[in-house]
Amino acid sequence: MQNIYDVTIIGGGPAGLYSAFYSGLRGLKTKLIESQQELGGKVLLYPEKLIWDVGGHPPVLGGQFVKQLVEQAKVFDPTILTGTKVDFVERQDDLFIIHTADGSLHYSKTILLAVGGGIINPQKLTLEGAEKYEMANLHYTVQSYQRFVNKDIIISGGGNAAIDWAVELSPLAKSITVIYRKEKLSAHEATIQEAINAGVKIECNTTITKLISNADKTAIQFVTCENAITKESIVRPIDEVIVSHGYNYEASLEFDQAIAIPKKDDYYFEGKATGETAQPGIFAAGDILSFEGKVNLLIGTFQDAANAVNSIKTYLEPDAYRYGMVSSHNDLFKEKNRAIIEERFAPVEN
Ligand SMILES: Cc1cc2nc3c(=O)[nH]c(=O)nc-3n(C[C@H](O)[C@H](O)[C@H](O)COP(=O)(O)OP(=O)(O)OC[C@H]3O[C@@H](n4cnc5c(N)ncnc54)[C@H](O)[C@@H]3O)c2cc1C
Repeated sequence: MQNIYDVTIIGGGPAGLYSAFYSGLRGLKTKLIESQQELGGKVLLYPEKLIWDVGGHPPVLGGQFVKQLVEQAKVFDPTILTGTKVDFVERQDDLFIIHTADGSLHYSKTILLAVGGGIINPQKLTLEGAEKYEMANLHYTVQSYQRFVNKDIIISGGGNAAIDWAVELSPLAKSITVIYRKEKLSAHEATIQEAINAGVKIECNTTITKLISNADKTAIQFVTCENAITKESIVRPIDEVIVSHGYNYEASLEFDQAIAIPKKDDYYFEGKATGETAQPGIFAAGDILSFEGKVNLLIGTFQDAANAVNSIKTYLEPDAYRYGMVSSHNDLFKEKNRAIIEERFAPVEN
């Protein structure tokens, strides 16, 4: 007999992780499948960034936030598979069959798509030989602030991520120069002002045209930057180069012909704020779900997840209550509350 789940969540970013928690809360037999080895989705790209905009949560580092999300996702013991990419989904009567890249089949009554923008990879510098510096001082994400202390840094890029990094690193770095190929930065104006106030130098219409290595050819020592308007070329000594040119998304998940879900912008699925898509039994949450007024932020992923799981619950059990009971009277919480309270008020041994 196949092991059939009530819901299979595809994607283990914030939307998928919170969906796993919430569907446990709603008593659904849950499986989560994530293609990367690590859970956390895009937040893994900014482990040292302070996240300020999660309601009621003090500023928290991305890495710490992921740990908390994963811990919460596991509260009701869902089955979690990592390093497992979903390639294809087909429908057979009332059942979905999920094909993963390792050749396994998974069976589920419903699907919750939480695949974000797909499998995400940073857009790389196209300069010849650039890849050999990736193990040294060419970075596509900022994994550890420590590395940038007292360094001369060039950041290539003009979007929110580039300027956020400039602001975050400015108290630690010796100098930061942001170069951007267009006339005007595309980041949020308040963050640009913050960067300027912090002493970040900004040069628009400028691109990196050459990376020049140190004597033993292990790291970049100079970069050549060219201004497209003045045609001036400057060779700068640098310690670290951060490239923030956006991301490529691999939209690798496919459906059989019987499953049609309208898309927006070629990739994002059109659906409702309730998490429903045009395909009965397939729901969506987080960045992948598009509806009027949608903003792609962490807080939105949680609301989407709760809505989608509640829709799944009532899809499977039409008489079920519309939303989950989160008060401490819920039997699922009673025992866990007791354990937490006992630990908090345990007598301190001298
Ligand atoms: C640099 C940066 C900084 C940001 N800062 C903030 C901030 O300060 N505040 C804020 O609110 N938001 C911020 N965001 C946005 C926030 O990170 C996203 O809105 C959020 O991560 C979306 O979560 P998600 O779960 O929908 O998608 P994702 O985080 O993209 O997760 C999707 C997951 O699905 C997996 N997946 C995709 N396809 C498959 C497949 N076929 N099979 C199995 N798994 C698959 C992916 O590997 C990924 O782990 C930032 C984003 C970036 C890039």
